[in-house]
Amino acid sequence: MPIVYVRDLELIKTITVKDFEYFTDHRTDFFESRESIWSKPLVILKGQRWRDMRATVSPAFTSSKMKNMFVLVNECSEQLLDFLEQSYQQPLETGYKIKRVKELYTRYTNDVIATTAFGLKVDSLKHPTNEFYMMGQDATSFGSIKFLIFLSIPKVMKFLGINLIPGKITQFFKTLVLDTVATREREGIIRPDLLHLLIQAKKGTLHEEDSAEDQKGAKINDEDIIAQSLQFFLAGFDTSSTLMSFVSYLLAIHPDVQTRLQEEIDKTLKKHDGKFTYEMVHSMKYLDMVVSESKSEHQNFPKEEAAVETVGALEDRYGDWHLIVGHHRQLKKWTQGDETLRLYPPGAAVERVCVKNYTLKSDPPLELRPGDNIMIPIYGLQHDPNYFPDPERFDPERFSDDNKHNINPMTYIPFGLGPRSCIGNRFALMETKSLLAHLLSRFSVKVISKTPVPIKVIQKGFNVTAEGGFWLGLEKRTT
Ligand code: HEM
Repeated sequence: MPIVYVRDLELIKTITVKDFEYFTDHRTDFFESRESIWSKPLVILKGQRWRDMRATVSPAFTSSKMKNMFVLVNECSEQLLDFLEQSYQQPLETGYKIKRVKELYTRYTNDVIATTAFGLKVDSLKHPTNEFYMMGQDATSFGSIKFLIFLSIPKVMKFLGINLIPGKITQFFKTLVLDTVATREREGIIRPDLLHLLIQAKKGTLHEEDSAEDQKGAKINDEDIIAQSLQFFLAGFDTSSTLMSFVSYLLAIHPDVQTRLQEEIDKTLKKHDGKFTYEMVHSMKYLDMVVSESKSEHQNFPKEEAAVETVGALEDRYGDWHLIVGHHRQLKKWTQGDETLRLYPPGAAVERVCVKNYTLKSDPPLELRPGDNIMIPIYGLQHDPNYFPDPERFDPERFSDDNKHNINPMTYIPFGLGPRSCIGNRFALMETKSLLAHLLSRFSVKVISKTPVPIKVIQKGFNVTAEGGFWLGLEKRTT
């Protein structure tokens, strides 16, 4: 199957933003299944059905909703710290606890998604074989070969009735969501989580921030709720734990950066009376530069790069299509960034499917037909020395206030770009920051003999990871 690989920045912008209406869809045929639920997740939906669903669920991911949810995420961070403190009672000879941190973080992100998307409190560190965790593992532990088979012959697999995600797992999550939704509706339970927001969307009462207007997008039913919860789980837990693992690795091999970050955490924690709050975690600038978004807006967005013009063009095309608002904000904040996601984006590439005949103004021009596939190389762009000098060097200063205006926003795209970009980016950054603030306030991550330096990045399943796993030591801080 031919795939057009685009690396020209103007063409990427044209495809993902300016002429987005010709490239609205993701390629998702490998997910095709006889199970109706798998035709409903946002990431799979196409055309107008995608627009409606995106409009419906977008209000669940605004900053104020994240702020409400922080309390649940924080509980999981505390659980993880308790577990580490206890398991540290008998340190090994080296004085470090040696950990496969990816597994540690996967258990953490699993617990976060269990509590926020399924309304279920689990502690996968204390109870390592709990059913929710084991089911999640089975759902996502397909290797590259299985994934490749589904990518290559999706229709044959559908015909044979073989699903990428086994039926018993889908059934488990279905029952879980249906039971929880029924209990909440019967007993009027309100919890600050994604599931509650989806239940609101079902009733048509999920609004944008500070808006009493009718819900945008379509009303949804129980099956849609199951599909979205499942998708938040699948899209969110491995990507986020991959990010956490790479940050930890980078901090371990750059102790100077780790010390500076710990100083910032200590100082901020003191200022907030030793409490980890949403405001505390999101007020740390250096943490932003190391791991997550920078809140300050790009001061000198070049006119010809035309954030405004682009939004104008979208407005012309879609009228009051609500996404423009979110997108406009995104364009203005486009240079938000951090060094770990640049060096090690969990998703190596992003794809689009052409939905209407289109002439790509490449040299020579290329005629595209509906169904043609396009790939945009996230990893390649973020490692291109033309855009990031000395690209293999870990340097959070690239994203400092003084330097970030030098970054072309089209070259830093770990969450994809345009109206179809990752809906969960705020969520991912919030849980990652919460985890790091807790962890580094009491522990330091250390290189041990098992830590591969340099790391070898490989693709496994949907995401990139490190060959041989992420082995690191954890040393208890004395101050
Ligand atoms: C570090 C963590 C994460 C990374 C790097 C990441 C990256 C991405 C990327 C590259 C895309 C495709 C965007 C495009 O086509 O332009 C995407 C889509 C998506 N992500 Fe994430 N993601 C992360 C975490 C999450 C989390 C925590 C959630 C949910 C709670 C989530 C939910 C989604 C959904 C639903 C889509 C599909 C959006 C649509 O098709 O409209 N992601 N993500």
